[in-house]
Amino acid sequence: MTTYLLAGGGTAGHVNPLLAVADAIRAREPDAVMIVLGTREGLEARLVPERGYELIFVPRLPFPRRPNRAAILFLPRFNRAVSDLAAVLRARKVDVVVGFGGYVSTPAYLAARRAGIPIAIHEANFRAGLANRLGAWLTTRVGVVFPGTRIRHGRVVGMPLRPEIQNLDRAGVRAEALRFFDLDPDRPTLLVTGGSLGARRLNGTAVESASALVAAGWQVLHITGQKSEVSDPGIDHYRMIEYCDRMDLALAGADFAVSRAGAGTVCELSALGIPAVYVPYPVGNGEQRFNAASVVSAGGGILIDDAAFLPAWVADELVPLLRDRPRVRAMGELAASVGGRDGAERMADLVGEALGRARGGVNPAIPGADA
Ligand SMILES: CC(=O)N[C@H]1[C@@H](OP(=O)(O)OP(=O)(O)OC[C@H]2O[C@@H](n3ccc(=O)[nH]c3=O)[C@H](O)[C@@H]2O)O[C@H](CO)[C@@H](O)[C@@H]1O
Repeated sequence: MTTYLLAGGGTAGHVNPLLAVADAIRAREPDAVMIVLGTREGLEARLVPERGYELIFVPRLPFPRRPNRAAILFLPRFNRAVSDLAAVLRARKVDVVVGFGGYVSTPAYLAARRAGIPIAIHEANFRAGLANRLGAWLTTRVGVVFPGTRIRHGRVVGMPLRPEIQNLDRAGVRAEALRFFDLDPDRPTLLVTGGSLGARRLNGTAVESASALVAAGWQVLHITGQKSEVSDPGIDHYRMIEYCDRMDLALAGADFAVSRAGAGTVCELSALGIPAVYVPYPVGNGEQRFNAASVVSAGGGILIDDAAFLPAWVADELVPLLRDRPRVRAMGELAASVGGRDGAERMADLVGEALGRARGGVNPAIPGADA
C-alpha cells in the first residue's frame, strides 16, 4: 500500500489537475492512501472533500514582498510549517510528495527533502511558478504541460484532466447537457467563462453583446464567477450562472468559447476540440497569453487583449465568425489537434518513476528545457 501526499491549491485551476492525478492513481491502485495538502482559504477546502479525499492544511505563508513585521515573522513561521509537515510525512509514512506549485508546495517540497521522501512536480503553466522552480532542484521528476516551458528536468506530460472531462463524449451528451442548463439543444452554444475566478471584462462585454449574439442564432451559457457584479440581461437564450460544478456538461454543450487563458481551461477546451477566443488576464507578467499560444498558432483559437475585448469587437469580429459554421468547425478540429487527453495517466507514470517503479508513457526530457 502506497501513501501519496499531493500538495496544491488556491484556485480551481490549481486544484483540478491535482484531483485528476489523484483519480488516475486511485484507479490504478484502489488501496492507495491519498492525502491532499492545501490551505483553508483556497478552493481546495471545498473541492477536495467533495471528491472524497482527505485534506490537511498548512498555514498560508506567501513570500514577503516588503520589509515589514510579517516579513520578519516569515522565516520562523515558514520553518515551523516545514518541520510540522516533515513530522506529518513521517508519522503518516508518506511514500511520495507530488506538488502542483503555489504557496502550499514550497513547504511540502522542503519537508519531503527533510524527511528523505521522493518528490514529483507538475507545472501547469507555460511560465513555471517560483515554488516549482525551487522544487525542481530537489527532484528530476518534473512534468510540464507545454513544450518550451523552462524548468529544470521538465518533460511534457500534458494537463491532467478530470475523468469526467477526459472521457467526455461531447456529441453523445450534448443535448442532455444543454437541457441541464435549461438551454435549447438545437441552438449552437457559446460558453463564456473567466476561469474559476470570473473576469470583469468578459462579463461586461458578454452582457452588452447578449442581443447581438442571440440575433446571430446562438445561445449563451455565461459563467460569471462568484461575487461578480454583472447583472443578468434577462433575455431568451442567455443563461447566466455564478460557478459551474458540472464543467463537463458546460463543455459538452459548448460549440465555441470566450475565455480567460488559465492553463486548465485552455487545455480542457483544446482537448475537447472547442474553438475559443482567449482574453488573457492582463496582470502579472502576462503569462496567461503563453498558455494559449500553441492552440492559437495551430488555428484553434484567437487571442485578443483584455482592453480590446469590447462589444464593438464582438459585433465586428466574433459575430461574423460565429455565423460561419464551417469555419467554427474547422477551428474546433485545429484546437483538438494540439489538445491531449492523457495528462493524468502520464503524470501518474511520472509519480510512479519517482517511487522507483518502471517508467512508461512519459516523453524523454525536452532538450534545452532546463533553466
Ligand atoms: C487569476 C489567476 O491566478 N489565474 C490562474 C488560475 O486560473 P483559474 O483558476 O481560473 O484556472 P484555469 O483556467 O487553469 O482552470 C479553471 C478550472 O476551473 C474549472 N471551473 C471553472 C469555472 C467554473 O465555474 N467551474 C469550474 O469547474 C475549469 O473546468 C478548470 O478546470 O490558475 C491557472 C492554472 O495554474 C493559471 O493558468 C491562471 O493564470
